[in-house]
Amino acid sequence: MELSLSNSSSFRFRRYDFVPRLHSFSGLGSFHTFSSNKSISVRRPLIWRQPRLLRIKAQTAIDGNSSDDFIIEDVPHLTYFLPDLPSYTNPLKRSQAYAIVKKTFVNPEDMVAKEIIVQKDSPRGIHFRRAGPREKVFFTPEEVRACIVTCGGLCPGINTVIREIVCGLKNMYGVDDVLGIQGGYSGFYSKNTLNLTTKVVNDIHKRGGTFLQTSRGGHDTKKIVDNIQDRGINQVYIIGGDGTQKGAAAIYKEVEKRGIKVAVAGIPKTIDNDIAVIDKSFGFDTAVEEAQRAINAAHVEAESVENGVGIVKLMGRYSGFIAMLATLGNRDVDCCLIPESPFYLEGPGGLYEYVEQQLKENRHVLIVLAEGAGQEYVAQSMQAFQEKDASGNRLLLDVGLWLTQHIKDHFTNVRKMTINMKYIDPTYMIRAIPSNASDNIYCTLLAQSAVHGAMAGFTGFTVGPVNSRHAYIPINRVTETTNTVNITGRMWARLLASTNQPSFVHHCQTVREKVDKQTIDAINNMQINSI
Ligand SMILES: Nc1ncnc2c1ncn2[C@@H]1O[C@H](COP(=O)(O)OP(=O)(O)O)[C@@H](O)[C@H]1O
Ligand SMILES: O=P(O)(O)OC[C@H]1O[C@](O)(COP(=O)(O)O)[C@@H](O)[C@@H]1O
Ligand SMILES: [Mg+2]
Repeated sequence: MELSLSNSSSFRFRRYDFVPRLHSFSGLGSFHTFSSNKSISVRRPLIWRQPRLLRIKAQTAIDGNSSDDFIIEDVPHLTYFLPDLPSYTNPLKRSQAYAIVKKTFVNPEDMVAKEIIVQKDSPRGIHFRRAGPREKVFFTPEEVRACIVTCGGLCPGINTVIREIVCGLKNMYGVDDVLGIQGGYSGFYSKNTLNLTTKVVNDIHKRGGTFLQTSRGGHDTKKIVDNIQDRGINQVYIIGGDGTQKGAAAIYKEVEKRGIKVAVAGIPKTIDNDIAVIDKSFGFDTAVEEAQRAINAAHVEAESVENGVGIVKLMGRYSGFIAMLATLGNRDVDCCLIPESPFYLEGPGGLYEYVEQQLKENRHVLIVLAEGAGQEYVAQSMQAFQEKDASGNRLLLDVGLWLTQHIKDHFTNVRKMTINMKYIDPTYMIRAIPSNASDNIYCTLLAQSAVHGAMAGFTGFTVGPVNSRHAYIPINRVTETTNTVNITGRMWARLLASTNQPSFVHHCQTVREKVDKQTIDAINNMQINSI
């Protein structure tokens, strides 16, 4: 195999020891693999941190195709700024658990493709480094002093991740020294740490919430990294959502600037499922399942009375995934409202008309809405939407109460109908439960992948499944956009087809234009770009 390597940046170049294989289709349905005698140029980008792109362009002439693109969005490694770090044989080689495993270590060539739906002539596209144990590690068990911190809102499964990091470090790598940072980022400098042993964390996965406590706000990068240094911590496991991962990226940058041997690993946590790139966040399935209880209760209440209107408000600031999937997983919901899909109340094709029609046909109606839906209307009527939480997240107004009131007013005063309103907000009841079995498995994989990555010397990474395979993803990659429901995609169409609700598409633009321009501008300024 011939590799011609060229370094286009002034950074120290670290040659990768993987050899990309070139694939090509030829003829009808036949598939060939090429792995030799192609000239491949590897170029280091000028700024490799944001995110670091290692582009491998394979010049080849296969069946008339002159070139092919294989892009790796790679994660940093401690040796980029500490080139003389010694490496050691991975202790998993002697592990009982892996004794009869044929391939204990991930092949360094293994990459996870970002897109799996491709066409014959598509470029090979973006890839991430596959997660898992490596042949060489850059820490001895005795030298590791790890810490774990949890930040942001709750989500089922946080305790399982904490437990499995502690058990993974101990049982796979013989690491004894793990500290729990209490109360989120500020806990680095405002609270005492906990010693986390396998015994201490043994039962915590059975409880909801976070054993370490959490908080919003209080991120002070310099103080946090000072504290990491003072305590002699060299592996930092950070569990949290988009805000937390931004904080983790800042910590990694500071660590790199100081040139200290600290592996920074992010584990994405978000009940809203709004983190980009990864397939799904942990606790999400548990949340969708638990939401069924609230939806079923609202349905029972609504169908047990004359003209019953059941409304259930679920989580989802900017992303309506829980509402969408909880609706799809339940056949009683008549209408689902999410932040990504604007709706309107009055006139033909509006929500009032649909509710009336359902009441006439079925004598009850059931609506599920995400907390971020219709915020522009609520803000307009309540005039108080600029409030933020300690992390800078906009505090949402209660769209559930707003909708309840408007539907009541409309039917009582305008339509002169008596309706029976049943409103349920199960938010904190859903967030606070322990994770179900499948989320526990997912949390275990995440934790173990994070441990393998840190031990192998990777840093500044977030771990997560991409097309069902766990990968190491540059932290910036998961914070630059937010995962939102694609309302022009087929999943949302499936929901519309399932509930048969109005799509609100035609009129919403006109109605939106009527809403105070200032209000819209302010909201748009705060809204995150949808991918
Ligand atoms: N841009 C940022 N840079 C550094 N830290 C941040 C940033 N955004 C949020 N954080 C910190 O991350 C933590 C959690 O953020 P928050 O938005 O509350 O929850 P989540 O991580 O679940 O989105 C908070 O301590 C907050 O100070
Ligand atoms: O009341 P809190 O604890 O601030 O949390 C409310 C928010 O937390 C969430 O459940 C999760 O948000 P994060 O991912 O930012 O933690 C949102 O759905 C909700 O808006
Ligand atoms: Mg968040």
